[in-house]
Amino acid sequence: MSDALLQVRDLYIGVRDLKVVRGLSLDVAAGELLAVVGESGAGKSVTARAILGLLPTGMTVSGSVRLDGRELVGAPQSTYRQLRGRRIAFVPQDALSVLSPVHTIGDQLALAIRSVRRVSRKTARDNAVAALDRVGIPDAVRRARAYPHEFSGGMRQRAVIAMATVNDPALVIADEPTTALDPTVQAHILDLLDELRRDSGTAVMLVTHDLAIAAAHADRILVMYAGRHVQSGPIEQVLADPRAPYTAGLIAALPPRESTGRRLPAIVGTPAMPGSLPPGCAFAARCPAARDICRVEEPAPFEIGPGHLVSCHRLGELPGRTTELFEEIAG
Ligand SMILES: Nc1ncnc2c1ncn2[C@@H]1O[C@H](COP(=O)(O)OP(=O)(O)OP(=O)(O)O)[C@@H](O)[C@H]1O
Repeated sequence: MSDALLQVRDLYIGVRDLKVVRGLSLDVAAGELLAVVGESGAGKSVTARAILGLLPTGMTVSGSVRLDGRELVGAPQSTYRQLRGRRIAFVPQDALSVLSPVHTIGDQLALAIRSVRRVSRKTARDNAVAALDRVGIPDAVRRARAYPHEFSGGMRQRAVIAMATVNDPALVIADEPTTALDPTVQAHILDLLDELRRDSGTAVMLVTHDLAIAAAHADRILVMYAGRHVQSGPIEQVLADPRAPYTAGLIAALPPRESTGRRLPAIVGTPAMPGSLPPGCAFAARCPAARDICRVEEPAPFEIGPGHLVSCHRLGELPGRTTELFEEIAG
C-alpha cells in the first residue's frame, strides 16, 4: 500500500441518478504538486470538494479518501471541521466565496490562527500581518485593516492563500485558483504557490483545465475525462509520452512555444456529459484511434512505468508519437 499523504481509491460521486466521478484513484505525496487536468465537466471540482468534505447536499460519495491514513468517506462533519484549515486547506477560484465581507482581512486571519493556536490577540494579529507579508501583499500592516472588497482580485487571492496556509497544512487543494485573474496576476499567484511549497513543504493538488499551467508547475499530473482516469504520472513522462489519445489531444492543442510553430487543432467535438455517456470508453466518439472494443468496454488504468498509468484499450498499438493522431486530422 502506498504511504502517500492523500490516497483516493475507487471514488464514485453521484448526483441524483448520475455518476459524475466513476472509480477514480489518485495519490498526493507529501510536498508534491499534483495537477488534475481535463475539460469542463470532467469531474475535477467535485473530486476536490469530495476530498475536502465540501460537496453540496444531495451529492453522494463512495470509495475511499484517506488523509494521513485516516478514512474520510463517511466521517462526520466534525472530523472535516477539525481537519480543514489545519491538515488540509482550500483555495477556490472565487476568493469572495471564502472570505467574510464583514470582517477585515487581518481579523479573519487572526481568527484562523487563534482557532488552532493558543496565542494572544496581539500575537495572532502580528502573525496575520506576517502571513500577508509572506504572500506578497505590500504594506501588510495597513492592508490587514482592509475588507475583502477593498482588495483587487489578485490581492484577494493572495489573502485566501495566506488564510489557507497560515496554520501550515500538509495539503492545499486549489481549484482553478487563477482562472478569474488576468495572465500576469495568474503567473504571480502560481509562482507564489510554488514558493510556499518550496518553503514549507506543503503538498498541493491543483485543479486546472490548463495543461500549460500543469506543465509549468506540477510534479505529477492526473488527466481526467467524463469522471474517469485517463492518464497519470510524473509530469515530464506524461508530456513526453502521452500514451492516451485524450492526453495527446490536449498536448497537441497547446499553443506552440515559438511563434513559428504550427498550432494543431483541438480535439474535435464536445466533452461527454454524465447524463449521456455512451457504453465503453467515454472518449471513443472523439478519439481518432477508437476501435470496436472502445465502444463496448471501459478501459481500466494500466501501469506502463513506475507510477505512470494509462487507461486506453489501444495502448500497445498506437504510433510512437501519439500527438500524430491529431496532426492527421489537421490534414
Ligand atoms: N451542484 C451540482 N449539481 C448537479 N450536478 C453538478 C453539480 N456540480 C457539478 N455537477 C456536475 O458534475 C459534473 C462534474 O462537474 P465538475 O464541476 O466537477 O467538472 P470540472 O471538471 O471541474 O469542470 P469545470 O472545469 O467546468 O469546473 C458535471 O457534469 C456537472 O454538471
